[in-house]
Amino acid sequence: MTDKKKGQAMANVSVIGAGSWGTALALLLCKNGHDVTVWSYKEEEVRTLSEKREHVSKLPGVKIPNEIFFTADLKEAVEGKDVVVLAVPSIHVRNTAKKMNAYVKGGQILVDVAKGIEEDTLMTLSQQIEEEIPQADVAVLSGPSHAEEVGRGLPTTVCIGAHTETTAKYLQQLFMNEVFRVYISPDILGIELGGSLKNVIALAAGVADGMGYGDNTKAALITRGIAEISRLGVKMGGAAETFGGLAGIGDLIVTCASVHSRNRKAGYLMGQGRTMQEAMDEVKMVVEGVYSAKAAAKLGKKYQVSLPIIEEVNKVLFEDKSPKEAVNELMLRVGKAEHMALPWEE
Ligand SMILES: NC(=O)c1ccc[n+]([C@@H]2O[C@H](COP(=O)([O-])OP(=O)(O)OC[C@H]3O[C@@H](n4cnc5c(N)ncnc54)[C@H](O)[C@@H]3O)[C@@H](O)[C@H]2O)c1
Ligand SMILES: O=P(O)(O)OC[C@H](O)CO
Repeated sequence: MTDKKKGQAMANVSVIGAGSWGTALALLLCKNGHDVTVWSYKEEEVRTLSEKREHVSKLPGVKIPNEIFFTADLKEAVEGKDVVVLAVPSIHVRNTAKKMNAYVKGGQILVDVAKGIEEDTLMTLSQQIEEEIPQADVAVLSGPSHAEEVGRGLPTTVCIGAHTETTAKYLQQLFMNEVFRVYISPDILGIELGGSLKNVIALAAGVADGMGYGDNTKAALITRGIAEISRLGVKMGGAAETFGGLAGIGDLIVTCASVHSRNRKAGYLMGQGRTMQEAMDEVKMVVEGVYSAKAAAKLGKKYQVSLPIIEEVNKVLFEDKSPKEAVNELMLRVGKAEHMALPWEE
């Protein structure tokens, strides 16, 4: 922390990853008066962003202020920063963290904003970062927040999870402003599970849209989707309240409904007949649900939790099952009670 402006603590912050989310958060942090560096693994991305001062393909029309500094040097981006935000796609988080380790001092705050679960280990992203950089103080930021809207300064709310209240409150004031409201929570695991699992359900919502199904279908997928996410999340140790909050139902709603959602769009294209690979190529940005789907199904088996929508998404993605057949399968399962805990009054 170096200076004070409008009563807010100023910080040296880096964002690791120059995709749409990393760029939108860099803009937000710069607007809050912080000193912001953005790292990309690609020299070419650094050069283009530094010169054009606009992310033409991902956040068109949003000007990047000259104060934001771009670099491909990880040491320069990490060493001595008050806070480092990790915004690379989930499959690159472990490797990027491994490379960062040498430059992270004990207690340095790292905030993961990516959403995913590692397929082989079934670890969340903060767990992977903690394994690679045990000396760091790792937090997470998640919730209904599309980069396209945050980049334009549209009102948005998110939740930050941290190990201590001190870190949570510090990060809350770092990110928060009049269009970006931040809630805090100790439930890091619940926040990460909500953020990762909703992407798998959003693929199903997109498929339904692509097949021409209606609002009833969407509402069913959102409602039964959060039932699956909460059942698994609570069994794994997440708090039920988290799944009813911004990082749970909030993020599920926006991802299933928004025109900006990469997961919904990929699902839509599959519902229109494209293969998974064709859909991912057409979206051009990371479709995290595809990477988390197998892990989600494996977690269901490990924790003996029934996840029918997630299982059908896996069959459509990886076993060539037709979306129509998957919907039939879901609709024609044996009839069930909605609340298993409620007894009948005979
Ligand atoms: N875009 C959003 O609205 C949004 C919002 C919330 C969370 N997220 C999450 O943030 C993460 C990033 O999403 P995004 O939309 O910015 O993705 P994106 O596809 O826009 O970003 C890709 C960026 O990641 C970096 N990258 C690519 N390959 C890499 C590698 N091998 N090593 C290191 N860095 C590499 C590059 O800077 C690239 O520009 C995802 O987990 C996503 O779920 C995205
Ligand atoms: O565009 P999506 O589907 O990757 O979703 C982005 C964010 O997770 C929305 O909060």
